[in-house]
Amino acid sequence: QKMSRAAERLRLLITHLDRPPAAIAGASSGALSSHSTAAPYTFGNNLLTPEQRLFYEENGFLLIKNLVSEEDIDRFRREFERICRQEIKVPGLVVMRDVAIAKSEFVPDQKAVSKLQDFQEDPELFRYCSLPEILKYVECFIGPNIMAMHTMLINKPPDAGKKTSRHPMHQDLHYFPFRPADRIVCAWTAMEKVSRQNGCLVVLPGSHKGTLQEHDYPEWEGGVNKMYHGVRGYDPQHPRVHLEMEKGDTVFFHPLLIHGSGMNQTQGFRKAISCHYASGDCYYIDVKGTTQENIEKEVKEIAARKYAVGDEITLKDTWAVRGRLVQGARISM
Ligand SMILES: CCCC(=O)SCCNC(=O)CCNC(=O)[C@H](O)C(C)(C)COP(=O)(O)OP(=O)(O)OC[C@H]1O[C@@H](n2cnc3c(N)ncnc32)[C@H](O)[C@@H]1OP(=O)(O)O
Ligand SMILES: Nc1ncnc2c1ncn2[C@@H]1O[C@H](COP(=O)(O)OP(=O)(O)OP(=O)(O)O)[C@@H](O)[C@H]1O
Ligand SMILES: O=C(O)CCC(=O)C(=O)O
Ligand SMILES: [Fe+2]
Ligand SMILES: [Mg+2]
Repeated sequence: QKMSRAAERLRLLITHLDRPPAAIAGASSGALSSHSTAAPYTFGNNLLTPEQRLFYEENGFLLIKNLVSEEDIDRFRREFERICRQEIKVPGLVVMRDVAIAKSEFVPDQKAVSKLQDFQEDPELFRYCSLPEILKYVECFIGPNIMAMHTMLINKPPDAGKKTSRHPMHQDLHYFPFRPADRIVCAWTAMEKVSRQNGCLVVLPGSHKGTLQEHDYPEWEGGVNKMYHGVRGYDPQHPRVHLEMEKGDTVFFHPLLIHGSGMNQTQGFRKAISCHYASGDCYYIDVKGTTQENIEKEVKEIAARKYAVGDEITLKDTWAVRGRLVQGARISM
């Protein structure tokens, strides 16, 4: 007899996801069996060295040098340039401008683009999400069933003088209505040298061990980009690490890791490409009554304006339509 979808999901929750790590560690087979109480954030499959595994467990991120080839990155860059020149139209793609120039005249050039979001329908850019060298690491963090949920190409502009090129400190889980957090990971690849000068990523090591915090727009004089929420009450005294990276270097990080990026003090557009992956056996949650209600409201307002849809569209729907299976099985996502 065929189980209903809801029943099937419940079965998965019971057998895999909601069991305490100890129970999972004791399981005899299955994707989660190599997961242990001692190392709840990673799977042991002989790719990560014990040192790398411990580093991710302790810090919530892992930097792999020289992972993506120069040739692939140059291809992503050329595709990005074609999009900027409006030579191709990609369904669902969001082209974002920095708030400092949001109301100025449009020019078909990278100057007018601070970020692309949702490039899952662009086969060339989406190749990034399926690169075997990326997926083999992703599997170490979330297991063999892999969904590409959120895609971005960030083109951080030279700061226009108001510090709007900064990205406030945040936890990516704030944006995601799916769980568990430990079965989500971001891959972020530098498309050129990124340094403190051009606004590299800044992370708070170990912050992935905390809980999801309240997020709001930071009170910044020069303005903040749409939906760039920051953790409320960010403590600038907390020890931070600047991730300076070379072209092709890739950092994998946990969705609770507090991170942001500094202002771009150079004249170049600092480029990075990223994908957030979630396990195919993650499940959606209702964010009503949680700290994520404020972001849900903004997403719904934008969707209503852009696609003329009403309240029948849930936050879950907006993610379910963007997610793409890249390895294994799409079980409950
Ligand atoms: C792990 C996940 C991490 C994250 O996702 S971080 C957050 C990422 N940000 C987002 O997802 C925002 C995505 N952006 C968008 O949806 C669009 O770019 C956005 C902001 C709706 C604007 O798009 P469009 O409607 O196509 O643009 P438009 O030129 O017609 O402008 C419409 C109104 O929006 C304003 N706007 C445009 N870009 C902005 C910006 N960067 N920050 C703040 N406001 C911005 C623009 O001024 C205009 O305002 P008004 O209606 O004329 O008052
Ligand atoms: N009030 C705030 N709330 C959230 N995030 C913040 C806040 N103030 C700064 N940040 C973030 O902290 C990180 C560090 O930024 P900041 O510009 O202070 O230093 P930096 O560029 O890393 O280093 P420096 O300018 O000292 O070379 C960035 O991600 C920035 O967006
Ligand atoms: O500046 C960056 O590239 C980081 C952006 C980021 O953290 C995000 O969009 O969630
Ligand atoms: Fe982020
Ligand atoms: Mg700075």
